[in-house]
Amino acid sequence: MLLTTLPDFPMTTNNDSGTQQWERHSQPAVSMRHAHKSYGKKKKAIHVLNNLDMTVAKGTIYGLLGASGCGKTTLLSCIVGRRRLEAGEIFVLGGKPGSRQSGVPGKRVGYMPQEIALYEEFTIRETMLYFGWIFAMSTREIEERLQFLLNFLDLPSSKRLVKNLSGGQQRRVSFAVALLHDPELLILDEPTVGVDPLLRQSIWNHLVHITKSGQKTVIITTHYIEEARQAHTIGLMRSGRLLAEDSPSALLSAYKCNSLEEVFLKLSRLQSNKIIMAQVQFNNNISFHALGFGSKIDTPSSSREEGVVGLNFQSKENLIESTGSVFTLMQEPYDPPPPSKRPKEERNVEEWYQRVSKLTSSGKIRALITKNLLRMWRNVGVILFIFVLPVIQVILFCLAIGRDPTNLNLAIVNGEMNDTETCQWNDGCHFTNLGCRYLSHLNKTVIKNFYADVEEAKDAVRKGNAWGAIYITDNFTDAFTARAALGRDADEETIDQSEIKVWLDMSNQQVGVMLNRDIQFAFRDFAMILLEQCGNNPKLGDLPIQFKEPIYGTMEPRFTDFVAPGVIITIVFFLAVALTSSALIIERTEGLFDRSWVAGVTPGEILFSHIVTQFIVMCGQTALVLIFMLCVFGVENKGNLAWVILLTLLQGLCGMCFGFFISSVCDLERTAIQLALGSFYPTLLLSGVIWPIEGMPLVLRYISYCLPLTLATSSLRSILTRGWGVMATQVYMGFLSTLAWILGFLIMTLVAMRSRQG
Ligand SMILES: Nc1ncnc2c1ncn2[C@@H]1O[C@H](COP(=O)(O)OP(=O)(O)OP(=O)(O)O)[C@@H](O)[C@H]1O
Repeated sequence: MLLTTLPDFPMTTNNDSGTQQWERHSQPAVSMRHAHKSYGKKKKAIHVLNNLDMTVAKGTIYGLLGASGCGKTTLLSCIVGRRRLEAGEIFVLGGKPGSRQSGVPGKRVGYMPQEIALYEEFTIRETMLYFGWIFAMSTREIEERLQFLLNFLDLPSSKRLVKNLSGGQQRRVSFAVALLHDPELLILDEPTVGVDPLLRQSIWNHLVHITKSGQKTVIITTHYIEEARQAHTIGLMRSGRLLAEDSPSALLSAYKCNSLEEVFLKLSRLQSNKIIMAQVQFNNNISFHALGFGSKIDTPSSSREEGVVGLNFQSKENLIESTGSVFTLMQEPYDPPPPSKRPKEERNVEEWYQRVSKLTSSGKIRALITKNLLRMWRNVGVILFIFVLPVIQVILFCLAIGRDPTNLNLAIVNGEMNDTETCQWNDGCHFTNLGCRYLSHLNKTVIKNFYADVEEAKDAVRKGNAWGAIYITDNFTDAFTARAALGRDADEETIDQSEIKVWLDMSNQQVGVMLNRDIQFAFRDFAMILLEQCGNNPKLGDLPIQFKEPIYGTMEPRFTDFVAPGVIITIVFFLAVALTSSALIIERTEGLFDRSWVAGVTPGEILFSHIVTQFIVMCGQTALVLIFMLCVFGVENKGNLAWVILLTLLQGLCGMCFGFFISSVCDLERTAIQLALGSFYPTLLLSGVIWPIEGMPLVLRYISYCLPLTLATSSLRSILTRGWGVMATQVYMGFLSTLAWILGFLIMTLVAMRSRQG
């Protein structure tokens, strides 16, 4: 099926045409000399590229062969500019990767990584639009090219989601992405792995076809050695070096083998066996170095001797010459572009202009932002999480935190009552049954359970059946009346009998303190009303302290009002962390990051696009949080709403940047989640959200001031409860600290993202 849709390309080797093309095109597409690359540091370093030399002639297919783990992917990632060499030189399309002359990473290169590296929730068309826009193609151009690629690669409807395609179809879409913009240099990392033979052949056919013109170059890695016979050049790689680099026919005849696999085995054995030294004439520099003799970073010794070359390579094509400049394969020695002779100032201005114009392009930003929004939109769960979660959090906070506990059991023993069922008393200036009269004021929060005996009541508290026991003495009314009448002449027994005895369960501080308050308030109300009804000034029954109308807040402050500012900020901050802390990791682990990077997208652009999309989402979240807090649950705002909104948004932005930072330093999503969750409680506890920081030890208090939420919480609290403006120190410090943290997180994220490039 597949083959019938393909052009009828030759399926045999192209050695002859390859030779002609080498002669036609003098500049190599890729040239690498004395390349060294390792992973890890010092003693633990794994040396992946060891003094590797490589030349890929323009207009040819270069098959890079080697066992798993020999360094092929690393080599390709250095070519596309994804990783940097530690030593050695590399020139791609006329310049070093990353330089203006090279244009790589960028649209001159098409890269198909080993992983599928596609956005699963996109359709084929959306995938093409995303990469096409990055490559500055117009939508019409992309559509046209898409039609061609759909037919050519026998792909299903462009409306199909990538995740619903078969493995082979996904691989073809990935291949189509690399071909989309018709790049000069096509780099394919194992495009045929796990692919059926028909598709494998069609891929090779296409590669042969596109290199025919001599303008396109292909570097392809594969484990299937024999399929690489169709390449013009083969590089046999082992242990970070090229054992040989030649056309398939030359390799077969030079080693007198029937298959490339045999050639590879023979060369591998030779490399492992140094006795070969005696049998080989070392004229070929690749062979010499690949065999591991001499210093690693020595310049390969120049040899212009005639005769048999290297490991019996007899073709002249593989004679690698050294002229003091970069080595080439059967070509004019390739010299890197000469340094510009123009005045330094002129160069500086131009470089500055290039840098500014290279900062970004509208196509890239459009592609990245559309991609982020589309990914979010396609994940219904995420959308729900984004908008429902903050609302649920606010509702739960307002309903569960800060309200006075009610229906608290109190065990009451009233010695003045005849039975435990009724507690009668008369209103007005009567001095009868004062115990019952007092108890009538105690009804706000408690359930009164009457007991006959004090020990029984205390037992109820001990067993957890009541929060406290209250005992009113047998002659409370008389003793209380005598105490009031006698004043300072009242004796000890009268005073003792006139007192209400209370035993509280103080194991729960909030309940204990509140009962204490209510029991005292009940007495104050009882005394003031009685005095008033007896024609006295009710104030005589109160403490001689006058609490005037508070300057800020109310006479009965709510705990909710104290916690609400911190809760608003915590919700917005940590929701943003949750949204972003794995954003970059997911792209990185799926290979999407690398692919976009090679297409020319910079870390700054990726970060910017995420900030824009997440910011849009965050505006919605902030609006919901504030509407529910202020309008639905009536949290008081005495200040300017604009400052409240601005500070909340800035805190969301700050959380987002913290999330990006986590995302940039963690390799695994699991680690990122642990870090984000792990930071939640310490931040919450230390930021003065649930308890005033004035209660902390001094050192902790200073640490607390340095956290991103502390000053912002205090600032928002001042705006909401005191109505302060932004000119107040406590308010603007919240804004300044938030801005400083945003900047700090952004810088750290960019540094971490860039350091990963090495
Ligand atoms: N990021 C990394 N950190 C540490 N080691 C790495 C990293 N990437 C690759 N390696 C190691 O470098 C070596 C070469 O890996 P590379 O992926 O380049 O090999 P390869 O030839 O492409 O293998 P395969 O054919 O299986 O894809 C391997 O030993 C690998 O474990």
